[in-house]
Amino acid sequence: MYEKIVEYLLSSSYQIAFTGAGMSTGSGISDFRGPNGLWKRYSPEIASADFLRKDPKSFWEFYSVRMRGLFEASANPSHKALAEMERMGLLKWVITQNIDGLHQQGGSRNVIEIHGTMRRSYCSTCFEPYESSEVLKMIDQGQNPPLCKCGGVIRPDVVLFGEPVKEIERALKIASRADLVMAIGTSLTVYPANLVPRTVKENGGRLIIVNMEETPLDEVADEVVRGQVEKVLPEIVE
Ligand SMILES: CC(C)NC(=O)[C@H](Cc1c[nH]c2ccccc12)NC(=O)[C@H](CCCC/N=C(/NCCC(=O)O)S[C@H]1O[C@H](COP(=O)(O)OP(=O)(O)OC[C@H]2O[C@@H](n3cnc4c(N)ncnc43)[C@H](O)[C@@H]2O)[C@@H](O)[C@H]1O)NC(=O)OCc1ccccc1
Ligand SMILES: [Zn+2]
Repeated sequence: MYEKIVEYLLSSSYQIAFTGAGMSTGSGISDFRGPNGLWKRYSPEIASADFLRKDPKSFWEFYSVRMRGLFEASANPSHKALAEMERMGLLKWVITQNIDGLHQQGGSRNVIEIHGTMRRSYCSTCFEPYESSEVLKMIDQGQNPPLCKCGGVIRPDVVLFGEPVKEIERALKIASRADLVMAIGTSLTVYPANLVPRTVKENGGRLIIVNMEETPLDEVADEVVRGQVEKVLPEIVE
């Protein structure tokens, strides 16, 4: 079925994966812009630094629901397939936009969380670190917004809209070394993260897209697969 992709993987020397929320819908976590995406129900503005400053209570009402869902979720066959590719030496890095930590739970070791992680939080005033599971307990006890001992508002360790993407230099350095990138379960609409697959392609590398819906890079891709990642990726590994 996916001979071409297997051939590309085997004939490449520095393969990376660039992943998005479509990886985790199979684990019961909503994506953003898909048919049942979060942005169909909420305005993306809620995931911005401005909104956290203006209305931390509503911000946490949105994030605490997602955080609980994330703690109940587990890695699906698509996460495990990428971990298997890494073990086979056919995948050097996973650069993910996801904040759910499911790649690591699926067994991947070389993971860059370009938009941060929901599993850690910190004080927006003194940067004191907090485990998100502790923060959820504070909210359960009625403390919303959750406050640090210094009185500062605690926030999840994720990159919000309007905030700089700390890991972008490191991710683009790796992309400039790669000769193959698989863009998986992402609409490729968020900047500057979406420079990662572009950089590999502009350096003469190959681009493989596995996504249910169209993306802005389909026309420059070497291979496009319209299918469910939790079905397609295990078949590629077989
Ligand atoms: C929306 C976009 C237009 N906006 C941006 O890109 C903005 C910049 C910008 C503003 N206005 C603009 C106008 C034009 C262009 C750009 C901009 N970017 C920023 O603000 C960035 C920060 C962006 C990071 C925001 N944080 C996230 N997440 C963490 C939080 C959280 O998650 O709550 S982004 C968020 O979107 C990312 C991308 O979404 P996808 O993962 O691709 O998910 P999506 O739903 O879109 O697609 C999923 C696809 O999977 C498919 N699918 C679903 N299930 C399956 C399945 N089972 N199988 C196969 N496919 C499947 C679906 O069909 C769908 O196509 C997510 O990963 C997630 O991380 N920061 C910055 O620019 O800072 C500057 C700066 C510099 C210096 C100093 C100060 C400031
Ligand atoms: Zn503090």
